[in-house]
Amino acid sequence: MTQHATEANFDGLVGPTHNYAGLSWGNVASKSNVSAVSNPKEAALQGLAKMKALAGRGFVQGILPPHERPHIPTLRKLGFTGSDGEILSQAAKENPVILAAVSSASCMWTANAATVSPSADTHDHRVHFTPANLGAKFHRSIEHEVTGRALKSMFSDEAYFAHHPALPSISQFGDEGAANHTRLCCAYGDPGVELFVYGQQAFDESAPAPKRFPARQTLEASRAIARLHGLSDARAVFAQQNPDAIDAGVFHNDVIAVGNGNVLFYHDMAFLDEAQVLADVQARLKGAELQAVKVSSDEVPLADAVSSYLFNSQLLTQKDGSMLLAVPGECREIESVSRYLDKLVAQGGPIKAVEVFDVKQSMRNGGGPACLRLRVVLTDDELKAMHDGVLMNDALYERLTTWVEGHYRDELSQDDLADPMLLDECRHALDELTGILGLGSIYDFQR
Ligand SMILES: N=C(N)NCCC[C@H](NC(=O)CCC(=O)O)C(=O)O
Repeated sequence: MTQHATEANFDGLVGPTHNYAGLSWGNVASKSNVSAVSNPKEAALQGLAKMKALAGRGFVQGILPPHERPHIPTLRKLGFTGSDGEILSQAAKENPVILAAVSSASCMWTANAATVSPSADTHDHRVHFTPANLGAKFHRSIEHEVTGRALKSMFSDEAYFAHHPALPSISQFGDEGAANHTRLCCAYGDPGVELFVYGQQAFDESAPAPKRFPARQTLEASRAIARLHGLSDARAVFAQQNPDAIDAGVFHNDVIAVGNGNVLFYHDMAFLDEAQVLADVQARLKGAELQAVKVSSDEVPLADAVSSYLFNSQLLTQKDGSMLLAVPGECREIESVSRYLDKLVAQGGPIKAVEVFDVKQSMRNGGGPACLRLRVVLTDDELKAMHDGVLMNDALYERLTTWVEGHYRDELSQDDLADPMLLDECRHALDELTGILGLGSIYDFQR
């Protein structure tokens, strides 16, 4: 029998080493802001303000903690030796890109943290989690272990939650998590349709693929996740992203499409075979008609979609059943997009309201509102069974704001990453954070 369920959003709390290192080839914003001076404090406060605003509107809002950075255990694995300070200075001298990679605060983009299948879809009726291996980028490939620990700590009851390790970290099984996975459904508690969007087939060299930029997600990875989560054919659809869009800077599907409930909001360049995607989803969406809200290239050119991050918006169901689109501020700075948003609300479709969020610090690294959150659909019992210390409310917001104000710098350059004081500051801050959130010892330096 269908149980009542809610969509909870878990935002990545921006870590104290947020910086611009130009690490993501294929992600236009990351490359164009390389070496800019970042403001970690402002970044974290922008993220917290978004979480507070959405919690205040009645959405279930949670937090995923930042990881330990710079990550000394990874530097040791790469042959750097000595004290932590010596390791940092050796790495800075020999290969500053490696130091930048192990210092990235990239786990803030929790849409890439994991793929999550709600219990209504899975064979054993538990919520299934698989942290993404993020093997396409070195700085992101070191996230999945701690992500897995955090998720296990938050969703620990095995009667309700099942955790899988990340897929093998090899390009053929490149997995970018929920950024390439959208769930469509009637009510959240009903069995839904999980749409896995991949960039490339790894084991078929003749299949279509992007030519300029890498496809980070493979069909082989998507299928493996569906098998692990026990999704039947009736619950899963696999579709290829348009390779031309990847070559234009759409490095994840969530930069060109977002779905919620029975609504799929997407650009006409999103899919290689759009008609097939819509037919496959509709065929599995029992009891609901798929509402396709398609944006044409004439109205919003692909380049504007990429620079505004129109589709990297959160599409949220409000209390009255209507939908809210939470967009980044850049959408109001680009004329075609701003005009389109006004039309979207005026035309009377399922999306009734637009709310703008300032997440500029994250946007400069290619992360919009939707990148910053991981969606977890939970029944009432599952919500009760999870660790509630990570759920946002006014008191936690105040506590975390004070914590950020007390521990974060307001300027960080690439040279600062070798500062041993930064490492100390981060460990000190994170040690306090696991206490605030009640998460236990999830970091290597605490073990
Ligand atoms: N679309 C989603 N869901 N997520 C966006 C991730 C942005 C991230 N940027 C970075 O990792 C840049 C880091 C730097 O260059 O310093 C990435 O490319 O993986």
